[in-house]
Amino acid sequence: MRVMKFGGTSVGNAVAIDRTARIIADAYRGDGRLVAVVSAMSGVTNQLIAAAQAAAEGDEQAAARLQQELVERHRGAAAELIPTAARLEATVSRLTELATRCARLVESVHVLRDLSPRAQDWIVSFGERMSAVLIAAVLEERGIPAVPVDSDKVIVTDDHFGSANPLLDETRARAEAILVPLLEAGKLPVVTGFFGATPKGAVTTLGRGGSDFSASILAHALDADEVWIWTDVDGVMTADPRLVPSARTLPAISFAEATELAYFGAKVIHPRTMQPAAERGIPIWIKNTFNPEHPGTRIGPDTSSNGSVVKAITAIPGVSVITVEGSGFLSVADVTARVFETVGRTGVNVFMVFQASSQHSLGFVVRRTDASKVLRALEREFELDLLKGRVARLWEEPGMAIVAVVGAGMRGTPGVAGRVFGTLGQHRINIVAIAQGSSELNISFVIREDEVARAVPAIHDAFGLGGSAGERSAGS
Ligand SMILES: Nc1ncnc2c1ncn2[C@@H]1O[C@H](COP(=O)(O)OP(=O)(O)O)[C@@H](O)[C@H]1O
Ligand SMILES: N[C@@H](CC(=O)OP(=O)(O)O)C(=O)O
Repeated sequence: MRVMKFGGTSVGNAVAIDRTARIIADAYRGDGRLVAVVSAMSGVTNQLIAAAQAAAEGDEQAAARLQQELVERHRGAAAELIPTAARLEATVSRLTELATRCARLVESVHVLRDLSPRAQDWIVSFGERMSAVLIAAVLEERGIPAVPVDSDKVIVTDDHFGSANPLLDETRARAEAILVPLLEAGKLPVVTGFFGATPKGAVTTLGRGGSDFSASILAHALDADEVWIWTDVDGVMTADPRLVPSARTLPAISFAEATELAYFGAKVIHPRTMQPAAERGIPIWIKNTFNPEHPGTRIGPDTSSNGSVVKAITAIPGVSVITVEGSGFLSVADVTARVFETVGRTGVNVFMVFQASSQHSLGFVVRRTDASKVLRALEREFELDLLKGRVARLWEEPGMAIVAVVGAGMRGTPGVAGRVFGTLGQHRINIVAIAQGSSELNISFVIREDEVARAVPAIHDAFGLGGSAGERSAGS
């Protein structure tokens, strides 16, 4: 049994959906036991968030505009792919009903002038609900008994809206009750990616890019043999091919390497995807919808050598460095504990921590969009210390990026760090900070965001990771 997930680019327009439907149909005809997981058409999730935010800020037209745009985009693809008039009519009517329900929620956000994380999760789930209805109808048109399934009925999570954690035992029970009977009846479930619901039924999302995670949660629940993530590149590559055109596809990497790469910016897979799959030893394949003959990347318990300890270079742009500068009166241990307790209470994710050699300042990296929340919380926590001069300064440097050099067994291999930092020096790229105690799997550091486009290709070259034209990704 396989779970196959198709990302936003694989369902982004009629041409992409046509390819996706062919891949699903072939896999279904070959094996029969298959669950498809689909993301929203590319750009739709952003559109839903933007409309909800505009409504909260008082835009009266946001809901109506959104309704119209959602219907037009999905109806356009349906009209190209569903020639049978009755099926097209029924599909458009279901799509319109979903868009109308979504617009009503956006209207209520406008009335309340408030967009809670809970409301936002419910609203954004409609992108996936609409694409699942559309893709199931296209498959039915091609003779496949596909059934759209809303994942809030199957994936059970806690109530951490915006980045919920799955409750795997509860999800397994739901999958057995809902998906297994469909599979046994020879049907093909087309499950919405990205969201689940609390045990009480409140819709929760699994974080941006979370449909990969949905696929792996369902694979865990169904004891699947494999997860296939279909996207728009040939696999996990030595760098983002948009930044480094000579990047090569890695044939095999370990769960741990994939997690590290994803955590440090390789958007091709969501960092939490590996955990449920690894728990059950289920391999994950990354495949290209637009070049399905390419073998792709296998993510499994083991790694494979590419002749270098360095596997890939990744980057996370759009981060800020926050620095807390002491005057020496406060002990480092005290400041460190209070800083991280305070940041922990905000719920913001800290990517990296470092300390100046003077030991009087402590720095860490967060997303730029989270920085002001963190700064406000720290200013409250250290108000008295700032007044008394025990803490000298607290500040944010925006416009930064984290770059990570990833590969198993980097620690203990002499010369890797030297080559990374030497390369940056040769290119006159200033290093703002280096992570404290880099892990076995990566060396990470902070540079200015506008230097990423020079730094990543330079390090990629320095480790000889680029391929010849023939070896490069055909799909990128
Ligand atoms: N190391 C990497 N290997 C492959 N792709 C990467 C890497 N880093 C970043 N990417 C980007 O990830 C993109 C695929 O992710 P995404 O756009 O979220 O796809 P999908 O819509 O299928 O979920 C690729 O187009 C590529 O630009
Ligand atoms: N649609 C959601 C979930 C997702 O995983 O999308 P994609 O597969 O296109 O990255 C998002 O944009 O976050």
